[in-house]
Amino acid sequence: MTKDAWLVVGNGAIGLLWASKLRQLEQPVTVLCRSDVPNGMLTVEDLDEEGSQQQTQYDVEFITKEQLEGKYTKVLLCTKAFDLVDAYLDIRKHTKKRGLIATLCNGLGAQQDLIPHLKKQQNLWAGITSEGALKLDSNRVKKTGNGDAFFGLLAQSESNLYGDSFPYPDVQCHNIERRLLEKLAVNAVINPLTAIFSVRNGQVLEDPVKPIFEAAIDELANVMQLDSFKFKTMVGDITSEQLNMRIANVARLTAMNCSSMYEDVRHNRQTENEYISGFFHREAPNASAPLQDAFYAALNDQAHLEEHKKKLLAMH
Ligand SMILES: NC(=O)C1=CN([C@@H]2O[C@H](COP(=O)(O)OP(=O)(O)OC[C@H]3O[C@@H](n4cnc5c(N)ncnc54)[C@H](OP(=O)(O)O)[C@@H]3O)[C@@H](O)[C@H]2O)C=CC1
Ligand SMILES: CC(C)(CO)C(=O)C(=O)O
Repeated sequence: MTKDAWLVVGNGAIGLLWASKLRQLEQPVTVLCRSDVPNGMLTVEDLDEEGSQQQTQYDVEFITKEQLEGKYTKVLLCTKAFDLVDAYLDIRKHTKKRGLIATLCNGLGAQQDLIPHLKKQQNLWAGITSEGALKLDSNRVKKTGNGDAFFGLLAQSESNLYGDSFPYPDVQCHNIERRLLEKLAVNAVINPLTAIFSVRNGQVLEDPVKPIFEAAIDELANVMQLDSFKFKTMVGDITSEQLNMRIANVARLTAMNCSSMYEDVRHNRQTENEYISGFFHREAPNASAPLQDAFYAALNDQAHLEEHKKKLLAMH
């Protein structure tokens, strides 16, 4: 049986937020939950045009893996990077062979790891978002920051049901690898700094974190311009000033948000370090990213975060 509903995998902050966005388009939405499966409607807290808090409810279906049936043509995977491949494998037999699979996760690496597991005619749409969202409950999310979202084709088959059109308005782009790398740079600066210094996103623009924030941006712009950086052709034209404007803008727009990495550290959960600073730790040529190396080491050694913090402050 073919299922026309979107299957959103993961009732985390982004899964719930995107379930509501898809539902706003009058599309039926099923949300697959790994653990706590809610009974009620999906509730989204947001500010209205006057800046007052408002709550909107959406009728989406929440299910467990055991309740999955039929084959979905449109799947949106909203897990953390380290869960992406397993989440797809969990639902693979419930996906249409010519359907589309979309991802919305930070970091780089997991999306590419997914490609060999796809059915031959499935298209992979990689997505990114700079919106901020906080999960309040298994069916309740608060929008904590405005931002944009983009989806682009990372793997394409000619006989896919949706061809090269993404069935959500105004998010499609043709240079998704560049967007993923730009977003990776945003996350490689904001996320580790907020997590290591226990601050909200906006505070990376204030002392004592600001000098490290600026040095981290200069470092990334420099890495992107190195001839020996594998991805230079995609992002080598981005200047340090442009990167600074972009990252500072995200920090301002999501100023009150705790980044997803800070949330993970606070709740003793696995972080996406491997797919964020870990990416530069592996890919930046000849130790050209000492700050990313230091962030990577700090987040892999959370028992000694205070010492790592002092070392970073002493360096800048
Ligand atoms: N929150 C934010 O403001 C932003 C987040 N992002 C990125 O978006 C991605 C998602 O983030 P976020 O929503 O915050 O993360 P969360 O940890 O809140 O949500 C991830 C969800 O995926 C679920 N999950 C994992 N594996 C499976 C599976 N096999 N089947 C079903 N569900 C599964 C988890 O289930 P369980 O509850 O059991 O752990 C969890 O509910 C991340 O890459 C994040 O970095 C990007 C921009 C902003
Ligand atoms: C855009 C930002 C920084 C929003 O908090 C994010 O992507 C995250 O928290 O992972």
